[in-house]
Amino acid sequence: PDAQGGARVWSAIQIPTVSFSREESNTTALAELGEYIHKVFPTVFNTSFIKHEVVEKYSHLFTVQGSDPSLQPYMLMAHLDVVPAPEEGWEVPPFSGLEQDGFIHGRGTLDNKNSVMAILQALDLLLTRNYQPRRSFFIALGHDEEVYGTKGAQKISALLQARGVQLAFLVDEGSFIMDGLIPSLSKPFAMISVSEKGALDLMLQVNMTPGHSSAPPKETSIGILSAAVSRLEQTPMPNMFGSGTLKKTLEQLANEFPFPGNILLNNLWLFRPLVSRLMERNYITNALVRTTTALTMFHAGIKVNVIPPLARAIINFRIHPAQTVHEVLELVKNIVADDRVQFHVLRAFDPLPISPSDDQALGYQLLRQTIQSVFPEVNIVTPGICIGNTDSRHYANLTTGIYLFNPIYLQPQGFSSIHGINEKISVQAYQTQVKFIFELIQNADADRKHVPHLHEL
Ligand SMILES: CCCCCCCC/C=C\CCCCCCCC(=O)N[C@@H](CCSC)C(=O)O
Ligand SMILES: [Zn+2]
Ligand SMILES: [Zn+2]
Repeated sequence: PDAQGGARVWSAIQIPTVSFSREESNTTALAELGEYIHKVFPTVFNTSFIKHEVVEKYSHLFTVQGSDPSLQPYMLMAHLDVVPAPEEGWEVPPFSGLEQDGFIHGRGTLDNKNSVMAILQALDLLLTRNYQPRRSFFIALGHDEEVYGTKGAQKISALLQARGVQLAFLVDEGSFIMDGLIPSLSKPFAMISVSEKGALDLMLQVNMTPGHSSAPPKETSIGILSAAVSRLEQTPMPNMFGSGTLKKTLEQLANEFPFPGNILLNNLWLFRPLVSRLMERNYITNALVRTTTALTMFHAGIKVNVIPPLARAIINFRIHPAQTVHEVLELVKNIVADDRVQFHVLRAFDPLPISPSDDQALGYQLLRQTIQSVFPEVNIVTPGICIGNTDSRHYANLTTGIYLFNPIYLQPQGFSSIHGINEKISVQAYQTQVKFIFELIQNADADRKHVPHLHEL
């Protein structure tokens, strides 16, 4: 990649495209970022076989027309918005985009302006080498992924559906080259997520008669609600480990674990109950084996000497692929078991279906091939499940091949920086991401029967 690559990312990080809520986002910054990509990637915008459209004011859809209309198109995705970043705890201000010690710092460097910039830069590099793709593809840049994607991705998806588009596959954020995230597994491995968990945002509400705090009733709305949410926190959803993608992932990783992990994972028919308990011990692996319960918001009380009429809490569940929204809701009601607690579903969707990862799965195989070429040191490429949610679910009507993969090494510190503090990406990692997309686009054009000849960076 050219020397300007890093500088372009720093500037994009300086534009605070924050999504605060579904109702509130920094639209000035979103517009500015739109103008910025136009300015720094003029070739992408001025090429005759690329159509650019703005959707719902701030999202962007690029249609790159390939020379061979018989090939089914695919889609590369990223999002322009970021979560808020209060300055406390950051080594450098989160919207400074500073480069220090080979790292670009700031909100969005991993989630997900890296992908926005890397996709456009890779395409820009191909265009400057007079490359016209054979296979058409779309680039969809949503502007509200962090607040459900209903204005961006959902609208782009509807637009494409109305045009009769069906995609061979799509690639979005959501998974990485996992490096030290699993206890006792020191070797990095690439995980391509082939599904993502579902979600349920549930509001619990208790209404009681208000009154004077000098003569309190035996139970208040706050006490009743606290007991209910505490029961939910103390009663985890059932451990669903046993089949499906996770079992496949672990079997593929088995020989990478030192003794006794290798023995346990190679003999899951015998050690399944033990492995399933061990998975619960770590908060990341725990999220892989069950629907998680996170108490994220709590509101009650209006004055120190008033018994509050109303108490509300919001709980964010991430639903395991073996369960549905309906099943989780039933479990929750049984755990709370208190008629005074009312339930309001704010938002809910089931887990995504599992995308194919067999030898015939074009998207999966192209990613695998490109990983092996760009990261020859990575021995294992495995399908997995994404524990977070992405814009990709809005495109499930257009393709059965949804693949989540960021070609970046993710260490525990990087994992906690996503939506946390000190998010950063090394300049080298960003350049490798550009190289990965540069090769992926060319691999998608190659005759699948022959070894491709690639333009090299
Ligand atoms: C044996 C297998 C090991 C696998 C380890 C998995 C470790 C998980 C690593 C990374 C997951 C990061 C998830 C990033 C994608 C999240 C995107 C996101 O933030 N989405 C938002 C969407 C908001 S919609 C209200 C979210 O909250 O999920
Ligand atoms: Zn993201
Ligand atoms: Zn995010």
